[in-house]
Parts: sequence; C-alpha cells; structure tokens
Amino acid sequence: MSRTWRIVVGADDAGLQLKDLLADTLRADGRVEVVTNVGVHDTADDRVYPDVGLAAAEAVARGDADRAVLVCGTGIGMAIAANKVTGVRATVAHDSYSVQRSVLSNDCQVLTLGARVVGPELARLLVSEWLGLEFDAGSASARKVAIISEFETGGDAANMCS
Ligand SMILES: O=C[C@H](O)[C@H](O)COP(=O)(O)O
Repeated sequence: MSRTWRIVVGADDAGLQLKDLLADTLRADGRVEVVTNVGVHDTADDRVYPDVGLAAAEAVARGDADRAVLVCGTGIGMAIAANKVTGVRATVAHDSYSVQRSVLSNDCQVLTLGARVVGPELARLLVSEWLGLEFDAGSASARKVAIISEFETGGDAANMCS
C-alpha cells in the first residue's frame, strides 16, 4: 500500500460546495490519515481566497499537513496565494497529466481546482489519482526543484544551473 497523507482542504465561497465534496471523498479514502478543513465552512464566512489559501499553505509549510487541496472559482487565486508561502509549491490542474506531473516533476504539495471550471466527478477522480503519486527525490526532476528552493531561501540559484 502507498503512504498515507494528512490533507488540508480549503475554499472560498465559490469553491465551498466542491471543497466539501472533496473533503468527503478524501475522508473515505484509505490513503488519507486525516482531513483538516480550514473553511470556509458556510456562506456567512466572508474570508476570501487569499485568507484561506495562505492559511492552508502555512499548515503545509509548518509540517502540520503533508498536502492541501484548495478550491476557488478558477483555482488560480488559490495557487497564487499558496505559492507565496516559503517552501510551498502549488498549481492549478484540471487534467490527469498535469496533476501527475505537478507531483512527479514539480514536487507540488498543493493542488488547486476551479469549481467554475471542472465538474465534481472529474475533480474527485483527479484528487484520487493525486493521492497515489509521490515525488521521487532521486529523480532527475529533483535538481530542478532544488533550484527553486535555493532561490526561495536566498541562495544563488543562477550558479546551480552551471
Ligand atoms: O482566483 C480567484 C477565484 O476564482 C475566486 O473564486 C473569484 O475571485 P473574484 O471574485 O475576484 O473573481
């Protein structure tokens, strides 16, 4: 069996319904150890995508969770917000190949989805596939991801290319 994951889920008002569906899907999956729902929890919650995306990404950066699934209207705002947190790599992806490469090429810990772009059943399928993927730190992709991490922590990323 593959490893198990601690997952944070979050959404803004546009992504609330899909986020709750995906939280249920994740909780029913044996590969998921725990799902932490950082909201929004209802339509009265006026937090917007950066509020939720940053909070979820910080949970991943702290090591409180392994990964996050974040939903807004397009997935774009959540990805932008999550990527501002040091050490976090997030992307929007609505197709199987991009979801796969986001992990295997880019070591993304955060998958973002657009509730106004992707249907619920495709979203559930993509999240299920995503759970089965794990970055290989010994792969040729690792050196490329390391350049980004080095830049992020103030290192001389340009010299890592030579
Ligand atoms: O990326 C942003 C999201 O799609 C959000 O749900 C909608 O943002 P907007 O209301 O600014 O268009």
